[in-house]
Amino acid sequence: MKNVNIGMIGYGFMGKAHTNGYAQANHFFKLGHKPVLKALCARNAEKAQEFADNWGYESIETDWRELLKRDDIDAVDICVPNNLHKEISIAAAEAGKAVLCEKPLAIDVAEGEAMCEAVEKAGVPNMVWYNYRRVPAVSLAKQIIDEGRLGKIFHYRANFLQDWTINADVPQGGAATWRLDAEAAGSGVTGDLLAHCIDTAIWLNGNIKDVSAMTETFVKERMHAETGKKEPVTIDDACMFHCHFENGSLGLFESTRYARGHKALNTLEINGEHGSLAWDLHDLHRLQYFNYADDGIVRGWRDVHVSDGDQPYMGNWWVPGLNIGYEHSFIHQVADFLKSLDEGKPVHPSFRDALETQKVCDAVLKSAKERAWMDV
Ligand SMILES: NC(=O)C1=CN([C@@H]2O[C@H](COP(=O)(O)OP(=O)(O)OC[C@H]3O[C@@H](n4cnc5c(N)ncnc54)[C@H](OP(=O)(O)O)[C@@H]3O)[C@@H](O)[C@H]2O)C=CC1
Ligand SMILES: O=C1CO[C@H](CO)[C@@H](O)[C@@H]1O
Repeated sequence: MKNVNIGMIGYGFMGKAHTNGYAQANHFFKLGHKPVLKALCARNAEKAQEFADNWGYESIETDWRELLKRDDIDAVDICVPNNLHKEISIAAAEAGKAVLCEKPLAIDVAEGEAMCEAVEKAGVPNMVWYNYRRVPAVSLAKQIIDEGRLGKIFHYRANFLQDWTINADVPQGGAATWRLDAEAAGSGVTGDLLAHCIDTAIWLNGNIKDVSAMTETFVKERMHAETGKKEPVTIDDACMFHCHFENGSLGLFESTRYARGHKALNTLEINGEHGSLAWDLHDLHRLQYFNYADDGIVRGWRDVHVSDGDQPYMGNWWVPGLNIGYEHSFIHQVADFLKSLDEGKPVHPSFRDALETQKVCDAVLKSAKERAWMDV
């Protein structure tokens, strides 16, 4: 068994989800590499130490540059706001570390290209945490599509709907609400939510050729958490786009933080000549499948409960019929990263894969701004 010493940057939502992945992966998957929780880095030493103590990190750092100087760190995991992804990733690659970066890859394509060049020049393992690929029902959708069971694809549609910013008193900027600040986040729902849908869409249905988009910012001014002053809001609160895929199918995507009642309604549907598939994060262990080849008298949507050992990842978990959840997508991604080290192969999505999603996000935002179709 070979150790992989992890230097985690950030103790927030994703710091926790990934650390849980490192803690669990080797308990459930047979692997030749094992993560070691070597160091946790964040600016607030007290909170960093508390997190390190709770999860078992051996040490803390309060400056990521110091973390990168350490010889005892093999892989750097970047779980910080989006505007820090580029600088840390490039410095980590130059320091010879494996780089595991949260989504979206970067603020824009120019940053993403520089990041791809850095990891490729350094020849270091690299991965972006588009975790929804590793929900077993979504992986099963990939398998069904790749086996050709849907035939020629005509339509792909996806949503990611939330409702947490409807209140105009929600501030922008600062530790809790950096997602509303364009400087820290790059964009609003496009980079934060639609990026997931786009990554999954490209994985399942191939590259997107061109897009036509509209965005809206419903609350025009919000107090900035750091300055205490009302400032214009420059992120997109909602985004809708349609597109052509390279395989000739049509795509329709919608995301918003203003869909009252929806917390994380991440859905996808794909319609082909021979069948269709549909999935919904709120019911993540189910895959809906319609197969036109079924005998006419019983033909209809099948509700496949993805929990059987024959289905992706599920042989590593409990017995058929027992569900796993959101956190397992991160455990699976850690397991796949470790397996890639065992086999000496790249893991996906790589930085280069995530750059394709970044290109779509940039084209979507440009299309909305210019009110015109945009090539990706
Ligand atoms: N794959 C997925 O489904 C998800 C992905 N994400 C992505 O993960 C990333 C992080 O999001 P999330 O975990 O929600 O963010 P949080 O706001 O929960 O946590 C951010 C962390 O970053 C640390 N941090 C901020 N600035 C620095 C700095 N300069 N140096 C070191 N640490 C810093 C903060 O600690 P401190 O203030 O002490 O420095 C904090 O621990 C984002 O890119 C986001 O898009 C988020 C949620 C889900
Ligand atoms: O998947 C996700 C769920 O929502 C979060 C925001 O609330 C996103 O940042 C994240 O990527």
